[in-house]
Amino acid sequence: EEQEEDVLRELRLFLRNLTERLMLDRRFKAFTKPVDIEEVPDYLIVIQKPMDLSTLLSNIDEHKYVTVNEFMSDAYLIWQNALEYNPDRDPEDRHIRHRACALKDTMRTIIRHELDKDFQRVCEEIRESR
Ligand SMILES: COC(=O)[C@H](Cc1ccco1)c1ccncc1
Repeated sequence: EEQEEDVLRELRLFLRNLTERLMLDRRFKAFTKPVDIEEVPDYLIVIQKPMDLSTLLSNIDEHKYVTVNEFMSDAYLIWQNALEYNPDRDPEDRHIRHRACALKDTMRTIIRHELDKDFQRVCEEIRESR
């Protein structure tokens, strides 16, 4: 009903604000757009489900997420894919992995500090009712 749509609208506002703040952080520049397949032709062979911050933003606007956990499942792909595709000891791989971990930790900290637990529970109830 209308009250449920008000809750989901507020969730989308929170997730958009979170995602846009991450896109502004220079550490996370490599995660803002899909990996360029022309530049990295084997990327889709190694990585089954690519994900990036601009795609998260599109998904939010397409009402893909009813709960924070659904959003975090896609957001974690950014971190997991970076670790999987860049596993070596060389500095470039270590750099992107460190930034991927910082992205994950920053996202989790913002959610823990800024999203009300009762609000999250209401979103879960809406998901279970559909
Ligand atoms: C999320 O971004 C990536 O996984 C690419 C993979 C990549 C390899 C070569 C070009 O791009 C990346 C970008 C910048 N620095 C390291 C790796």
